[in-house]
Order: sequence, then C-alpha cells, then structure tokens
Amino acid sequence: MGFVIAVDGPAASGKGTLSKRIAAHYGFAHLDTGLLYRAVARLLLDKNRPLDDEKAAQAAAFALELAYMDESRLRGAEMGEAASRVSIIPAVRAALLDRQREFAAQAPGAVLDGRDIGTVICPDADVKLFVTASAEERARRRHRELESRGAAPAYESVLADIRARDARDAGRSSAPLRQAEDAVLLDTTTLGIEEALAAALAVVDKVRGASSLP
Ligand SMILES: Nc1ncnc2c1ncn2[C@@H]1O[C@H](COP(=O)(O)OP(=O)(O)OP(=O)(O)O)[C@@H](O)[C@H]1O
Ligand SMILES: Nc1ccn([C@@H]2O[C@H](COP(=O)(O)O)[C@@H](O)[C@H]2O)c(=O)n1
Repeated sequence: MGFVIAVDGPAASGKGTLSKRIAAHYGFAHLDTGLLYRAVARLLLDKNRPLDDEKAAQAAAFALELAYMDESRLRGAEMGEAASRVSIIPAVRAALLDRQREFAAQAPGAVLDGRDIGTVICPDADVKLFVTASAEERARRRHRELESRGAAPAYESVLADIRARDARDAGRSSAPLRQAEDAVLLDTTTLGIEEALAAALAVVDKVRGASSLP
C-alpha cells in the first residue's frame, strides 16, 4: 500500500487541477474519479439508454474500459450533468468501488479526486483534503475556462449548473458529497492555483514528515 491522498469537493472547486499537481510533485499516480461516472453516462447515451436505467448503468460500470475512452467526449457541462444522474445509482457506485481502491493501493502513492474519496472509497487515506470555493468564484473560473475553449454560455447559466449539480451530489442518499470529519478544508475562493497548491503541499508534507514515509 502506498501513500494515499483523497481530494474531494464540489464542482469546479479546482480539485482536479490541484490533484494533478500534487501527484506530479510527489511522483504519485492520479485518478480523476469523476471520469468514471462520466464514462458510464457516455456509454448509456451512446446506446440510447435512459440515464436512470439501473441495470444498463450497472452493466456499463462493470464493462468500463476507461483507457479506451475518448476523454474529449467525457468533458463538458452536459456530461457532468449526465454523470451526476448516473452517480445516484447505488449499483453503479458499487461496481466502481474496487477499481478505485485498487488504484489507490499502488506504490509509491496515489491521489484520487472526487466526491466520496475520503468518506467511502479511501476512509483510511493518509491525507484528506476538501477543496472548495464560493459557488460564484467556481462559476467565474469555469466560465473563463469555457470561454477560453471558444464556448460562450452566460455566466448565470454556468452558476445555475454548478448549483444544481452540487445540490444533487450533496443530496443523494448513496455516498453524498460531504467533507470527511478528518479532512482538512481548503477554501480557495481567494487563492490562486499556486497558492492553493502550496497550502495543499504544506498539509501533505506535515503528515509525511510525521509518518516518516518515503
Ligand atoms: N485556485 C484557483 N484559482 C483560479 N482558478 C482555478 C483555481 N483552481 C482551479 N482553477 C481553474 O478552475 C477551473 C476548474 O478547475 P478544475 O477543473 O480543477 O475543478 P474540478 O473541481 O476538478 O472540476 P469538476 O468537478 O467539474 O471536475 C479550471 O479552469 C482551473 O484552471
Ligand atoms: N467520486 C465521485 C466523482 C464524481 N461523481 C459524480 O460525477 C459527476 C462528475 O464529476 P466531475 O468531478 O468530473 O465533475 C459529479 O457531479 C458527481 O455526480 C461522484 O458521484 N463521485
């Protein structure tokens, strides 16, 4: 078992950006677990199955071959929304559990980001971070990101999407989005990426120093 860093937080909080940087810093593997749910939704949509078809969604989750999926077809607000609909299904979450835990177990370490990493997938993670920012700031960041890619949704619609997704993710009964009791809260509302990274690394270094792990 390597060193495990669990990073959770609401939509567009910057957890993916941070997790990638943390993993690169320590030479750890990184898994964006949101991609798994997005891929399940993509498989259903490609087969013209409704997103609440529990049997088809469970089969898609078991059959998932993330390495063979085109990531460009998984990104974007529509797939985020679709992923949040299939992620409500307990059988989908159960089907994806083992592969996330197997990923987390690799040496020398792994960083997983999502909604339930510190609470359900890796409750014994060495470090747990809960990354957040105000909904308005998250919407501003996502809006900027979409604009830079040539998409131009109104800021208000980006904010409404983020609020709706957060509400669904936090309100579901199976593995809802919430901060684990032993997670360190990192509110990046007024922090740039480098400042947020420095804060996250300080938390990890403190634990690694204390545990004398490589
Ligand atoms: N601290 C920060 N300051 C400014 N912009 C940031 C910061 N952190 C992340 N961003 C930007 O905000 C956007 C969202 O970040 P990111 O994709 O990492 O969020 P996420 O939480 O992984 O999103 P999702 O849940 O939708 O996968 C990106 O454009 C990223 O570059
Ligand atoms: N551990 C996770 C990760 C994601 N989800 C669901 O997938 C949606 C998309 O996630 P992104 O991080 O790529 O935006 C998200 O809104 C969740 O509904 C999840 O349930 N658990």
